[in-house]
Amino acid sequence: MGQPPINSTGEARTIPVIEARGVDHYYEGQGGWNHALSNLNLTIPHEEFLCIVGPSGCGKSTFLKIVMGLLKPMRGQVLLEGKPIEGPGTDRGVVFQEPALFAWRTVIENVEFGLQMQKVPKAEARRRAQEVLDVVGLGHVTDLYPYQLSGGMRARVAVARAWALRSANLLLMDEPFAAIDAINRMALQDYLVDTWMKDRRTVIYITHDIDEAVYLGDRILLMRPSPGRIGRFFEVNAPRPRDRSSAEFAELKGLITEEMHRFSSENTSIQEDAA
Ligand SMILES: Nc1ncnc2c1ncn2[C@@H]1O[C@H](COP(=O)(O)OP(=O)(O)OP(=O)(O)O)[C@@H](O)[C@H]1O
Repeated sequence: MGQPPINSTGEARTIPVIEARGVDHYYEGQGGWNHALSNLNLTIPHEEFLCIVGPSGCGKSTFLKIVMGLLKPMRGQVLLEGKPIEGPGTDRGVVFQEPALFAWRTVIENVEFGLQMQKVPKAEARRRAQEVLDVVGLGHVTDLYPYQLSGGMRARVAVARAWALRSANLLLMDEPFAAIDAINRMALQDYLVDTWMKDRRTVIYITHDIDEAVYLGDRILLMRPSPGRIGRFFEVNAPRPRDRSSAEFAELKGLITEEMHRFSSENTSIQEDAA
């Protein structure tokens, strides 16, 4: 066991980054209320890379929107570093499937944007942006515009932009590489692992790809649908970078896939699983 993470003032960080307590959320639809999240209880410690997987519609994005501060749950609450989430903030970095880059800004200017918003001095912002772009392998294309990049390169710029924000101790990623072909996606996952190893932050990463979850996560939350709720947690203890061809990797992948199929096909009886 390592030492507990230490914050900038030298104190042990005992308050979790995220603590969700009894979170329920419903959406109003044509046929009545849709129970998107039911009694979600979840604690995410500092520096954890948590992947969330689960059948379509099990509430993954709803949970992430609550953590982003875009949605208020109807019941329960989510605490960020011990405080209720009141709205979006620069303490959270966000990466979506469609990287929303500014077309009129170069790669490095895109990465600098958030830093400029935070009034980081120009030279410092440039240095920081260059440093993160180097880690994601884009240090040589800093002056290109988004239209000159491949989809995979744009995804890397989006990751770099979120990572460059030092104020963001928590990174929220909703299928950031889903639109990328399998080979390039693996390369992107390696860049993400390198970035995370260099500068460990807490990450909540939503994916449909179980291989990706096992490759990236410290812990995997498999959610259950109808209503969306905690299904089962899986710990991934293998050191990084992980060997996708190992027996352990295949075994865990198989186990999660099997469980996910079971959850997808089961009836919709409400059964709360303990975390
Ligand atoms: N704005 C909305 N209005 C009405 N219903 C919604 C809204 N957003 C989500 N839902 C419904 O809530 C449930 C959970 O949706 P959510 O997007 O959180 O699931 P998900 O697990 O992220 O799904 P996917 O894997 O398909 O992205 C689904 O049944 C969805 O149809």
